[in-house]
Order: sequence, then structure tokens, then C-alpha cells
Amino acid sequence: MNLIELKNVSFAYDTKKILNNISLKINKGEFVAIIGPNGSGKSTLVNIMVGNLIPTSGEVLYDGVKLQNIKSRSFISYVPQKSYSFNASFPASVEEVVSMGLYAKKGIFKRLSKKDWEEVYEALRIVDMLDYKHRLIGRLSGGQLQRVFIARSLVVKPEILFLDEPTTGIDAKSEKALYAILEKLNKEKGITIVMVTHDVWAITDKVSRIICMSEGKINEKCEAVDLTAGELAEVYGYPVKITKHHHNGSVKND
Ligand SMILES: Nc1ncnc2c1ncn2[C@@H]1O[C@H](COP(=O)(O)OP(=O)(O)OP(=O)(O)O)[C@@H](O)[C@H]1O
Repeated sequence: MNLIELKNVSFAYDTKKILNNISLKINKGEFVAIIGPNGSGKSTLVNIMVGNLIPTSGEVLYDGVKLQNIKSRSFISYVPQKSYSFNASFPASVEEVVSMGLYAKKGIFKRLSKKDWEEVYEALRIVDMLDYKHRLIGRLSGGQLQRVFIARSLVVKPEILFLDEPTTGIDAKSEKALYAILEKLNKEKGITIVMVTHDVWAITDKVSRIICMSEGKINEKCEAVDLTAGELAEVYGYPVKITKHHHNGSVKND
């Protein structure tokens, strides 16, 4: 069975049509990248898949059940687009921020048990941030912060993880480390991953499928890992020069 299925999903903000009749299936265990130019509707699509936005028409199903009828959604985790910055003295530590992921599941008035804290530390271990558990959140680099937010999304033990441009604003080394973590979560823990990204050249050898958005629609021709320059140009609306990597055949924008 498909884990996620979108059937003829359209979405409009007031009268502005953003998504146009999208049908899509994502299977358990896939690692899917969603690419496309700015404003093509990628974040809107993800917000519909996680249930933050309700389609104007069409439906979103998880294992055949309508998302709006699913009350307990902790099997879905979502790391939104980077929209936070913390003052160096912001009064929350790394472990506190990660534990907030559990409060969302348990309710804010419940005290966390010893087992809950073990799960917090396990999530931090997965993203290689356990040594920073007492560090104030405002004293982390962009890449470290992003790993903490991924840990926060992992404490609820999701089956599916959505990320919206997780590598924005982080350096190449942190980006590589982040993709290695995501690959591990997908391959070793079996978590289905759906990620919005602009890093086409960095992810082609990591993901199982690329979905290309263009003006609120999916470009079916582009649903592949081996993208051609022509397909990329069609998606982005301007010519994209590519070079093949010798080791894996992925593409690069020169
Ligand atoms: N809250 C909102 N109200 C009205 N229009 C919106 C709102 N949020 C997004 N839009 C519009 O919807 C369209 C799609 O936006 P969306 O953020 O989904 O695109 P995107 O492909 O994720 O873009 P980017 O790559 O820049 O993040 C854009 O034209 C945007 O201006």
C-alpha cells in the first residue's frame, strides 16, 4: 500500500490558485526530493501533506485513510523552512528544545519520564549532537541548529519525516553531514523522507525519486533521479548547465 496518496489536490489562497490538480503517491521507505523554482508551490504542497493546510479540492490519504480523519498524527514529523534565529542568551538548552517535540505528543502539563529523556538523548545521538545537550540553543551554528530541529522531530518516532529546505544557510560540510544523517534515517531506521530542496546536484545520488514542481503542477517527465539539462531547464524556467559526476552520474549546475 502507498503510505501517502494525493488525489486531485488543488489549493488556493483566497482566489490565487497555487496547486493545480496534483495526484501523487509516495511509498513507505522512499526518500523523495521535491524541487522547482521559487514560488512553484513546494512548501504549500508539503503543508498540505502534513495537514497544516486543507486542500480546496481533492484529498490526502495515509494508508488509504483521509488525513482529516486521522486524529493522532505523531507518525508524521515536519521540520519547516528555516525561519528562526536565536539570541545567544535565549534561555533554552538543546535538550529542552528537543524535549518540546515530546510535549507536543504528551501534552504540555505532563512531566517527562526517565524513558522520555532517554528518547531525547537517543534522538540527539542520532544527529550527533549529544555532547551539546546542555548548550544554549542560541550558541549553535546553523548546521548544528538544524540537526537539533531534526532531533526534535525524531523524538516522536515518526514513520515519515518532511523537511523544507533543511540546508538553507549552512556551509558545504554541514550540508554533507546533514544529508548523511537523512540517508541513515531512511536506510537504517526505515523512515520515509520527503524533502523540499534546491540542492539538485547534491541529492541526486541520495534520493530514490525527484518530484519536480512547476507553476503549481508536477512535471511527470521529471519524476526520475537521472535528470537531464532539458528537464531541469523546463522546471526552473531557465537553462541549467549540468556536468556529470564521474562517481555517481549526478548533475551539477556549473
Ligand atoms: N500565506 C500566503 N498567502 C498568500 N499567498 C501565499 C502564501 N504563502 C505562499 N503564497 C504564495 O503561494 C505561492 C507558492 O508558494 P510556496 O511557498 O509554496 O512556493 P515554494 O515553491 O515553496 O517557493 P520557495 O522555493 O521560494 O520556498 C507563491 O506565489 C507565494 O507567494
